[in-house]
Amino acid sequence: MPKSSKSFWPEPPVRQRVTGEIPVPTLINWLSIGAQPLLLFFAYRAAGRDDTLVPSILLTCAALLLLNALVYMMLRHETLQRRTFIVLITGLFIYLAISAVEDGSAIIWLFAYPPIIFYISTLRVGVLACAFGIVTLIGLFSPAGDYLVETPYSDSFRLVMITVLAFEMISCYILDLSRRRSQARLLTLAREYEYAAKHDAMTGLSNRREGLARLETEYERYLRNRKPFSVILMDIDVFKGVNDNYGHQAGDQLIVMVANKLKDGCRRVDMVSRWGGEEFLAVLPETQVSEAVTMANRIRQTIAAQTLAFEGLPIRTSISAGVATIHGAESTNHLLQRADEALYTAKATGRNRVCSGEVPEQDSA
Ligand SMILES: Nc1nc2c(ncn2[C@@H]2O[C@H](COP(=O)(O)OP(=O)(O)OP(=O)(O)O)[C@@H](O)[C@H]2O)c(=O)[nH]1
Repeated sequence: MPKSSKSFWPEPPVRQRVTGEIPVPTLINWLSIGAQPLLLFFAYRAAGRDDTLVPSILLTCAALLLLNALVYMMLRHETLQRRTFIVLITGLFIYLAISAVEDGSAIIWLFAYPPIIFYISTLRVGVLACAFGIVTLIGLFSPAGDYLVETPYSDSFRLVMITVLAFEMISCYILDLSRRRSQARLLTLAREYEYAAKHDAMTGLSNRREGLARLETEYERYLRNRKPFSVILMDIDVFKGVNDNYGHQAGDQLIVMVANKLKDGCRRVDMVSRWGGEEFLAVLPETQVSEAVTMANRIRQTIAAQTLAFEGLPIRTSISAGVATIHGAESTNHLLQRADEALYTAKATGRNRVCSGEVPEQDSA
C-alpha cells in the first residue's frame, strides 16, 4: 500500500484514473451543459416576475459555464477548466442562497455542491471548499447575515439546512476518502500483478514472455532503421550436477547469482530475461556480432571467476553462450534458432565458451 493512502490526504502522487471512471474534464463539461436549461428556466421565471438582476446574473453564469467548456475543448487545459468551474459554481451557489431565487427554494441546489466538488478536485480542495461553504451559510443565516442580506428563510429551515448540509458534506468526505483509498490500492495491485506477469519471481529478471515481447519490439525497430541487433542465449553448464550434488536450494542460489552477473554485465539498453530453467536470453539493441561476442565473453569470464558459498561449501560454475545478429529479412524465430545452434556448438565443443551463430565453427573461448 502506498504511503500516501495512509495519510489524511491520500492523493496519489500523479493523478491516476481507474478504467471506467468518468474523466473529470468530461464530467465538468456534462455538468456545464446540463446546467444550461436549469439556469435558463430560473432566469425565465425571474424575468416573468419583472426581475432584471436575477435573470442577467443567471444568464451570465450559464454563458461563462459554456465558455469554460468551449475553452477546454480548444486548449485541453484541465487545471484551468477545473479551477474556473469551481469558482463559477461556488459563486453561483452562494448567489442562489443570498438572493433567494425562486422564493428561496433554489437554495436546495446547494446539496449538489459537495459531491461535485469532491469528485472533481482533490480531497484537500473538497474539504476547504465545503468548510468555506458551510461557514458562509452559517454567517448568512446568523443575525449578522440578516442585517446584511434579507432572506425569506425561517429559523427552522435555516437549522435544518445547515445540519443536513453539514451531514452531507461529512458523508461525501468519508465516501470520497474511501473511494480514493480503494483506487490507490487497486492501482498498486494492478502494478504488482503487471510486474508479476512480466518478471521471474526468483531472479527478478524479465520472464520468457517479456523477453519475446522485447525481441519483437527490437525487431520492429530494426525493420525501420536497419540497425542490426544481437541476441545472446546462455546456459549454465552441467547444472544438473549442482542440483544432484548440493541440492535444489544450492541450484536456485546459483541461478540467482548468474542472473545478477548477467544484469551487471549488460548495458542499460539491453534486456536480459530468464528464458528457461537455467537458460537466459539477452537482447542487445544496435549491436554488431563482434561487440555481442565480446560482451558474452566478458560475462562468461566474470561468472567463471565467481564462487558461490553454499552452507560453507564453495560452488563454482560456468556458462556457455550462443550469439546471433539479425540479418536481412530473417525472422526472430530464425535468429533464435541460430543462437540456439551456436549455444549447442559451445556445449558440444567443451562448454564455458561463446560461439557465434554467424560463423558456426568460430570458437572465441
Ligand atoms: N534448482 C533448480 N534447478 C532447475 C531449475 N530449473 C531447471 N532446473 C534443473 O536444471 C537441470 C538442467 O539440466 P540439463 O538440461 O540436463 O543441463 P545441464 O546439467 O546444465 O547440462 P548442460 O546444459 O549440457 O551443460 C535439470 O535437472 C532441471 O531440473 C530451477 O529453477 N532451480
